[in-house]
Amino acid sequence: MARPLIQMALDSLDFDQTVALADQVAPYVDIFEIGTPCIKYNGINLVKELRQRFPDKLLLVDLKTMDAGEYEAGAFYAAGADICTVLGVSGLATIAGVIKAAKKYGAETQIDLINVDDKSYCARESVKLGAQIMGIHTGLDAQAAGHTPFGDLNEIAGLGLGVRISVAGGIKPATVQQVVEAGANIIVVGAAIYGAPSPAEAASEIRELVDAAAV
Ligand SMILES: O=C(CO)[C@H](O)[C@H](O)COP(=O)(O)O
Repeated sequence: MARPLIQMALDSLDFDQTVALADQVAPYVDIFEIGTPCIKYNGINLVKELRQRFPDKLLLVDLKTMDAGEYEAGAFYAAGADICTVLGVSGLATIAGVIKAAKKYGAETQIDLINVDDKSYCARESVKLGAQIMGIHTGLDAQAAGHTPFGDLNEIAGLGLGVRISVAGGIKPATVQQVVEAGANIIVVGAAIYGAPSPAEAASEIRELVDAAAV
């Protein structure tokens, strides 16, 4: 099995804390995600800062674009994003716009399937348009209501679409093996790392668990 990537969700609003957290966990993760509240609060300068500090990491900007796909995402790809997210619920025209912007910069597009009713249809159509990553995502509010991403992950992995699958939504050490075995290629972790007493130690533990589960 190819080594799954670990994505650190940087969900603080504070610019300096975000950079400091990225520094702490950098040895253990593959992708830095600038979370949606964080990018709304800090804007494109944070993309430029992380791009300059971490030239070897993948940088995902969690725009969750809902409209004006090409126009909105284009600026973030230009600033150094490797991946931008677009909401599946935005519709195929907006998704196509983000994919067009990504192609211009040799970058990638992730479809966030959060709150999409027919996830299989959305995933299939997005792949036809050229999306490279399907994002299975139980958001923070849905997590608080007791939901998990595992059922959706099994559904999308079962389609055999030939694209990478990212899973987010309260992933923690106890659930890493389950999501890797279910077919996730990108494991997104936020609170289980940034909420730990030592984020570096927590990230190191997740790295070990992901690598062990992928053998
Ligand atoms: O995109 C997000 C919220 O919309 C989060 O970044 C994602 O859910 C990962 O964080 P956590 O591991 O804390 O769930």
